[in-house]
Amino acid sequence: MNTEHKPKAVIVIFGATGDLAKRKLFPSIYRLHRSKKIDSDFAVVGVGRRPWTNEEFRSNVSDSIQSSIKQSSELDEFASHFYYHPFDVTNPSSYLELKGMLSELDGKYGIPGNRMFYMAMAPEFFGTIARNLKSEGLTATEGWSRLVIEKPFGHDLPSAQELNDEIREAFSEDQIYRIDHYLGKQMVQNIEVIRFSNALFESVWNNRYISNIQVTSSEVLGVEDRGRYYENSGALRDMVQNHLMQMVALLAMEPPIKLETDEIRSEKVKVMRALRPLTEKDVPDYFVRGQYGKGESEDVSVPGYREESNVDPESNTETYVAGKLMIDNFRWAGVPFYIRTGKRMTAKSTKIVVQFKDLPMNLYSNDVDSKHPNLLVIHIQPDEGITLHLNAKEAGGGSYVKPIKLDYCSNCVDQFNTPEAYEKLIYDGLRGDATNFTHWDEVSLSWSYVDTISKAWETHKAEFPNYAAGSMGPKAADELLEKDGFHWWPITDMVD
Ligand SMILES: NC(=O)C1=CN([C@@H]2O[C@H](COP(=O)(O)OP(=O)(O)OC[C@H]3O[C@@H](n4cnc5c(N)ncnc54)[C@H](OP(=O)(O)O)[C@@H]3O)[C@@H](O)[C@H]2O)C=CC1
Ligand SMILES: O=C1O[C@H](COP(=O)(O)O)[C@@H](O)[C@H](O)[C@H]1O
Repeated sequence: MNTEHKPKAVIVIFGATGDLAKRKLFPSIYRLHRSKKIDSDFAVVGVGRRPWTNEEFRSNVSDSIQSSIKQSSELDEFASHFYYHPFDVTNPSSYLELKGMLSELDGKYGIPGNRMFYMAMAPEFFGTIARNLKSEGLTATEGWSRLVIEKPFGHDLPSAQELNDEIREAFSEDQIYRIDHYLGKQMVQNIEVIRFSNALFESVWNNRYISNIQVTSSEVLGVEDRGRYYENSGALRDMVQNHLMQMVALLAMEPPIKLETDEIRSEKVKVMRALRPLTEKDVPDYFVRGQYGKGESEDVSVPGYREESNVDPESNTETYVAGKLMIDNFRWAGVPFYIRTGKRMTAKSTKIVVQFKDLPMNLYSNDVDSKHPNLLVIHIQPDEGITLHLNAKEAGGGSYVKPIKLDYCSNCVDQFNTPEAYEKLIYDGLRGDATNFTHWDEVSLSWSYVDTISKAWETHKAEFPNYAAGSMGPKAADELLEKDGFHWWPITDMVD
């Protein structure tokens, strides 16, 4: 992989007056600037329809990062690299003006025509923008041009395919960086390192030693002000098709022959191809959906999903999904990968629990505490680290066994230097490292898997609401594991 050390580019943000730009993109660019990971000569051009001036745009940028800067001169210097260009992206004639502006900025900062076009807008605009960038010559420079695309990448396989065809008319696959922000998370990136740099784990990472793997991504927040988007998405499209399936792929893939983008992607694709296909009839045996009703969240009474704004009072949209994925290959035959995600659950937590099989014979079977299986827990967020659950002899006489934990907390050691997911991904995009972005093959396979589930759910109305806000989801999700002889490991206070 030939990546730049200290990239130098103009970043064009389409949707620069929006929420994502302010909450995630500006602070990430600031952190890259402060840590000198990008060249000090850089420029950011913001596009939106609002008739802002450069000064108004810069003041919005400053607001987004103010809390992390002590000196106003530093803030002013950083914000001075930001320029605003108001136009409606559906208007082709405005792209020529943008082109002129980018050339000027290349000259002013000595940038060799490198451009990152970041689509922080609704997906219906992605194809139009890509086409206009190409037809108006904004990508024809001496340097590189890359297109960063936010989720959702389509609504199902046909719409994702259509979108992909549109952007592929203007950009080649290796110029397209599809964001899945979970791939930018420190501990998601650590999955590969934990697996492939520890003989202890890789030698037992298969169906002979692992009984099941559980991936949980729970949220305390409800749908907030995103009802309009979420009604057409639901937890399956919003979280499972992308973040959860990506984590499963990283957990299940074979070691790549090299740590190179194409090699890693190709191993992830093989996992997705090995997923046991479901028919609509199979769906109830493998997947459970839920929708929150009113309840108590962190000691406050909160409304049910159907009472949220921009949500149909009869909504059939799921805010919770639990599922069992089977990977029918030599390594994983017979090992269920359980996943669950939901809004308005008990805690904000993303965790992976790898449960190892019991020993063939238990010498300590008279001991009530001795039945604890070995677990490897990968804490993705909010805590970052790993815990290994083992059994050891209790101090004192006798041979009593007690469960013990070996803990490594990554963000306790380096709390302030852990890069935020978007910071990491923007940096990778600027360096030309596409490893932590999703290839079209992964996107299409995950849509094809998920589409069967959504079709089954669209044709049968669910009995919603079926879990109270502030709980861990519907009872049926527990039964999904119980029928296989397992249970969900709690996401807080696992074993003391
Ligand atoms: N917000 C978040 O946390 C996350 C967002 N995303 C994705 O990021 C994208 C953006 O989300 P978000 O920032 O929340 O959305 P917002 O609604 O906050 O922002 C939309 C942006 O698009 C601009 N815009 C809309 N129509 C036009 C147009 N015709 N021409 C030019 N500009 C236009 C708006 O500018 P103006 O109003 O000035 O016209 C605004 O800057 C979406 O794809 C979303 O799914 C993904 C993950 C998380
Ligand atoms: O992509 C999304 O992710 C967030 C959860 O992200 P996290 O980093 O806070 O775990 C989720 O709230 C949102 O609905 C979804 O679109």
